[in-house]
Amino acid sequence: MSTTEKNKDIVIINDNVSEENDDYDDYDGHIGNPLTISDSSAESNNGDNKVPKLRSDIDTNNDFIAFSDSSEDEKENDDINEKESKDEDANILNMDFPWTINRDHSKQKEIADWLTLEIRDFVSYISPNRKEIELRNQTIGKLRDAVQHHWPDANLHVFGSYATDLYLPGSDIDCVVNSKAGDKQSRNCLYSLASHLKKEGLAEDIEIIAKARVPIIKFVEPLSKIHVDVSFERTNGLEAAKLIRGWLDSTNGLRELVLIVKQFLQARRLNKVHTGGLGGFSIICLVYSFLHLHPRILANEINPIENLGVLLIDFFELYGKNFGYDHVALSVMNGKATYLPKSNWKELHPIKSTFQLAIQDPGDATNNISRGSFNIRDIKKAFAGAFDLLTNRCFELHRAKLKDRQGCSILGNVIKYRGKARDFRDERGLVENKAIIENENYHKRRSRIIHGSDNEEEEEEEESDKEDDPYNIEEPPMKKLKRSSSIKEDDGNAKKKPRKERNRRQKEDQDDEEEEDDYNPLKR
Ligand SMILES: Nc1ncnc2c1ncn2[C@@H]1O[C@H](COP(=O)(O)OP(=O)(O)OP(=O)(O)O)[C@@H](O)[C@H]1O
Ligand SMILES: [Mg+2]
Repeated sequence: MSTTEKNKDIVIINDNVSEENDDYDDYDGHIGNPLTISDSSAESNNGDNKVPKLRSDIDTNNDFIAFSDSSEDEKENDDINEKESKDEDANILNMDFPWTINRDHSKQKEIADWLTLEIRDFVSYISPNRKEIELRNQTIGKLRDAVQHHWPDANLHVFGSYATDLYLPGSDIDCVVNSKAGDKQSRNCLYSLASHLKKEGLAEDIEIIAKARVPIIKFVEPLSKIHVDVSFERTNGLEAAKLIRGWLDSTNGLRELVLIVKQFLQARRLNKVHTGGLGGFSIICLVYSFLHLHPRILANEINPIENLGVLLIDFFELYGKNFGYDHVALSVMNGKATYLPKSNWKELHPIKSTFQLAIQDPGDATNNISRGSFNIRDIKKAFAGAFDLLTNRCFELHRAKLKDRQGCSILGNVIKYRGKARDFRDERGLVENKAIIENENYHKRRSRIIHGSDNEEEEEEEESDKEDDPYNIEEPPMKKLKRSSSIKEDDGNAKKKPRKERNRRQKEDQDDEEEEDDYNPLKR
């Protein structure tokens, strides 16, 4: 990798590497380097009960990828918390499984139910509260304003985990700048926007990755300390965000298991694509396909939300022990999850390594979204280790006396959370996520443009929309057709929407009727 320092605060990365270089991850812009993973064994808790608070017989298994000592994301979490801790006394946690605080499930008869309840506790523990959602909304509002001031024909949209509600406290915000002219992807434009954001005090630690397949700028927004990635002139992430929200609505348990797997991989530093890890998008597709192909869910024998514990163990067993990475790919096209023989996926060949995870991009059948995850060996090992740890822990607790179970954690054997203490307040139902609203508005407009309007009045409205609408990106008719047919949300296996989700969506629909325009914090 060649890194050229152009300016004290803005770093241009990969400046003289060929665009054809296959080692670039589409959405990460870095050249991958094999990861050196700490092999330290899973951490022990200090309890000296007969049933250890957090220990397993296979702690010393060197094949298992244990918790990493220092994860980048934990540092990111700490950064995010730094500002708040100046104002109020930061209550930094001194335990690894804080979702068990004041919650004891040791009396559950079925050990699997205990694990299910812990998973739900974990999810409510790491879900965002009002303040966090507002901070993210304000951050994207300020960035959008800055982009529009800099380029009046351009706008900034949000996709990725903030636009799908699948973010962990330290997750980045993925944005894309689209313009009427469609010309903002040049190296000069990237540099010009980065300088502008820096001048406006909206970006620090800036990296410009101009020569990747997907050129991006990466920076930290100084006030919120949130990491932001900005890509240019693309709509596929905006399509994917809508698709994933549809999946979340129709697939019980998807959000819970995705967040658990994300946190699991993050704690082992196996979540960054530029170091061969599994990115958020691949995790979502993996879990979606797992839930839709699970025999007991297909047979309607179990309700996923009531059986998260069993499902998590099954997930680790499938992708840690049984999955045929050599020959099988995953497809989630048109919402239908299938196992696809790699030999039938024309575009996958020639594939560099047969032992590689291959997941067909639901928005582009030729794209393998997990192409960059070259460290699949360690990911598989980590999943297999987690299966062993969880099942051993379940047996151990099953045999234990009730008094010895108290204060124990099952999930804590494989997941940890470090950072500032949180409050179990999932306030997504109380505060609008502006990225979701803006993305829904974007799609409404797109669908009016693609499918035409019902009446003349709407057509007139649409014409005037087009004039002011920086999202109005002309595409050849075939491409439009392909997109609308490839992004279908329902596969007939749809499960009932969780109640909370239904309420949230209803509220957003109401708001949307009131406000057809894009979110613009200045107008509010
Ligand atoms: N390999 C890829 N090919 C095509 N699109 C991708 C790829 N990787 C990411 N994307 C797009 O970028 C979006 C964000 O991806 P990312 O992997 O950062 O997931 P995320 O949900 O934002 O997770 P995280 O919270 O960990 O950042 C995806 O929803 C998808 O639209
Ligand atoms: Mg992201």
